[in-house]
Amino acid sequence: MSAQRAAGSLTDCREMKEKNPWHTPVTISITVIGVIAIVALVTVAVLQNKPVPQKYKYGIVLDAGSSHTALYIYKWPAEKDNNTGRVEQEHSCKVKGKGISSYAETPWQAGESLTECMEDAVKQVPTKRHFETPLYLGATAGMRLLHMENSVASDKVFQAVEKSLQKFPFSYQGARMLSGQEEGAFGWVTVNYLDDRLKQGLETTGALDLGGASTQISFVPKNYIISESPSNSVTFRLYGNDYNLYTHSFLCYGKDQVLRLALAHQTKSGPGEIADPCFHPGYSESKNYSVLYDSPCVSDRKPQGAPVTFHHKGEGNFQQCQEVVKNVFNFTSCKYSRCSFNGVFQPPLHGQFGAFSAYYYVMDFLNLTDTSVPLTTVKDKLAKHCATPWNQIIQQHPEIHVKYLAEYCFSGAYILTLLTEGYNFTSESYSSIKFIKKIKGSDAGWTLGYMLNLTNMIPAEAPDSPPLPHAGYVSIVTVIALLIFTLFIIFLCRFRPSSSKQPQIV
Ligand SMILES: O=P(O)(O)OP(=O)(O)OP(=O)(O)OC[C@H]1O[C@@H](n2cnc3c(O)ncnc32)[C@H](O)[C@@H]1O
Repeated sequence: MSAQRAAGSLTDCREMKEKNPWHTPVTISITVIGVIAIVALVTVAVLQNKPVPQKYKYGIVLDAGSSHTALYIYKWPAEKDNNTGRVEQEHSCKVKGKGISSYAETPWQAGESLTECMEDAVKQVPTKRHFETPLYLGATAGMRLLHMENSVASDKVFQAVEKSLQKFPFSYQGARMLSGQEEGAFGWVTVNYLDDRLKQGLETTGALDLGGASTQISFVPKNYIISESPSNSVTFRLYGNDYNLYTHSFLCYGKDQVLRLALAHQTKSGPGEIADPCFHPGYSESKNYSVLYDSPCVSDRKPQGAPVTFHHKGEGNFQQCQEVVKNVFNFTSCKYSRCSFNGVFQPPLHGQFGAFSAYYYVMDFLNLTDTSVPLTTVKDKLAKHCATPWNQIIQQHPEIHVKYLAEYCFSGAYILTLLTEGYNFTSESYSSIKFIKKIKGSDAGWTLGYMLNLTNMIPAEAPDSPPLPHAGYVSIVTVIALLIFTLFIIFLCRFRPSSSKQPQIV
């Protein structure tokens, strides 16, 4: 019985094997080959598209400002030479001492001052990339003022700087003065590039830059009539989109020069002492007249027979300070449909704005970067700060540079007056301003936009991008391969002559 049962089960098994095509040697071979083919196909697809270890290219820009010079190193993926790679700030270095324009008497020192940061750059950029790393120096309002005052001296400063920069192993591309329009426009490019607004064709953000000697406003207005003041317009075609940008740079309206203008205005009443509402009560310093008037922004205002020094005394009164600050603006003449100040055309404000450089330094110190706070509250807080006695301010902030500390009341009052009375931000539109220092790790300022422009890193037309990202591509290849294989097996099972249908030998 058991022998019979065993023989029966053997027959069943053989029949099952004969009926099931998976058990035939041909099918097994096809399956194995099919699986190997799929694995090979997917492996090739993965390897072919695998992101290779990233290599970077570098670019260096020196921002030679009126108050100081800063060096920025940018990097971007080397293989993305079709301009699709993201440029990021890799490193920055603050040059010790003042801006290069302050070395008019000793130009060689201007070149020398850059050495430390340049040596730092040599270490930061990989050696094999040195020779191909472009190096630019752009000078802003400090050098514009020096050039106005003494063009021979400004040429000498540029020569000294050039000589110093050429000693380093980078690809030196020149040192030049940026126009106010370039400074404004490149600041706008930087902000919108870092925010990814240009590539995605999103509505752009305006740029507000407050330096030591000049200030810039740049934005894309709605229904902009360029012909009203063509000198304020810059047109760009970036990533396939056209932009008509309004930009204006006010020379002498950076915060250091405006402080001179405000002091010069106050010395009118009596040259021996200035009782200044923009400085804290208890602040008292003896200052040099010639230093105050040593700038083309104020030199024509120097009173006749002024003493060598004057006594600068703080009063700490924000309301009176606002009145003093208003005096540096001229709101009366305007030959256009609308103006900001000093007879300069400005179309109606439009969109969001990023405010950087001194806007940020000052508002950050004052704890006033939150623009959702009503303007009246902002003013109240500032008034409280201005009224705080000077010795208390020094005690509360021992880590902060005394010069900055003494000027925050004045600078805050100037910023609010510039924004509201100068540019016409209202209590409502004030909240469209964001005080920023960095965007995604890169400093807001003109340098990145300048380098992107000079290296043609932003194409006029949108670059062709692969229709699928890497992961999507691999997934689709895998799914299609599996589908083909499954269909092939189904086809085999259905149409291959079945072993059970073969004539049986009895
Ligand atoms: O664009 P220009 O006008 O040439 O000026 P700049 O390039 O020197 O201008 P910055 O943006 O470097 O600085 C703007 C001003 O902010 C001042 N500043 C820098 N750091 C500051 C801080 O921490 N607190 C207050 N003020 C600061 C600096 O002295 C300038 O007066």
